[in-house]
Amino acid sequence: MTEKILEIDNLTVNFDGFKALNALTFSLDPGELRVIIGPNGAGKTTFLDTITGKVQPTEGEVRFKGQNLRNLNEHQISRLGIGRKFQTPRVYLNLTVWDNLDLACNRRKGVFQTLFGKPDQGERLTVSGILQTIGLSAKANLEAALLSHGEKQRLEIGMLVAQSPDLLLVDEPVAGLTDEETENVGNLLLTLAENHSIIVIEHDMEFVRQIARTVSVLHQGSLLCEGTMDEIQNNPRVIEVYLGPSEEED
Ligand SMILES: Nc1ncnc2c1ncn2[C@@H]1O[C@H](COP(=O)(O)OP(=O)(O)OP(=O)(O)O)[C@@H](O)[C@H]1O
Repeated sequence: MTEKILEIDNLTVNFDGFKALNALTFSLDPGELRVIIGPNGAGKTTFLDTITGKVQPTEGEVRFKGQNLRNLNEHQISRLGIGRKFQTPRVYLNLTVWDNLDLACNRRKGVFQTLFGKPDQGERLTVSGILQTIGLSAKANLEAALLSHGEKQRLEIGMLVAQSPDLLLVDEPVAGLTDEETENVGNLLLTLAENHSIIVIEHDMEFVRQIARTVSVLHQGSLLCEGTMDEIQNNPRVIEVYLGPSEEED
């Protein structure tokens, strides 16, 4: 039996009497790409916040590679190998694409050394490799401020990958993107899924269809069901709580 990379048991988060997560159970295999959907307020962001240590569970536990994350802070959890991409890109706008990635590759080196120090061959290869993966090699020397929104999203995903996490948590990566940019980000996530475990939260159902193998549906802080996109879309409970009642055709 494969050891799960992430195991969540009976997770409850209580905000002043309101259960944002309610006895949630969830697990992820190493190398799996999982998409989580659910209506507004279902608890998706709180779910990620609990994994990264931003929110402490009221009950239950989160285990990453077998280790219980209770009482670890965000920094300690990130160092264990969990990286998070927030909805809005958080890149350094005044730095070039290359320097953003270089900085991410060398977090401990500091900004001054990254910008003015001499990069060694190994670092160059890493940055070049990531540039290629995220499709921004031609824009390496451009200031990040000049990138499109979709390119900034890809750059930030690259910056996350530069820190070599085992598990990537990606929150609504295609909100506000054009169709073409959405497809680019989808292809990037599929490429990264070849050697990372990834959880993506997303509302855009076309995008979910593009990337999803298994989809988990959250509702009122609990797991409503899991399955392929087709199974989810035909599940009467999902239709009722999330997709809305289907219109009868004549
Ligand atoms: N710090 C907090 N204090 C009180 N209630 C909170 C807090 N954070 C979230 N909530 C509530 O918990 C519920 C779940 O919120 P959460 O943001 O996790 O949902 P979501 O599924 O990510 O929603 P959306 O799709 O709208 O982003 C919501 O009703 C929200 O108002």
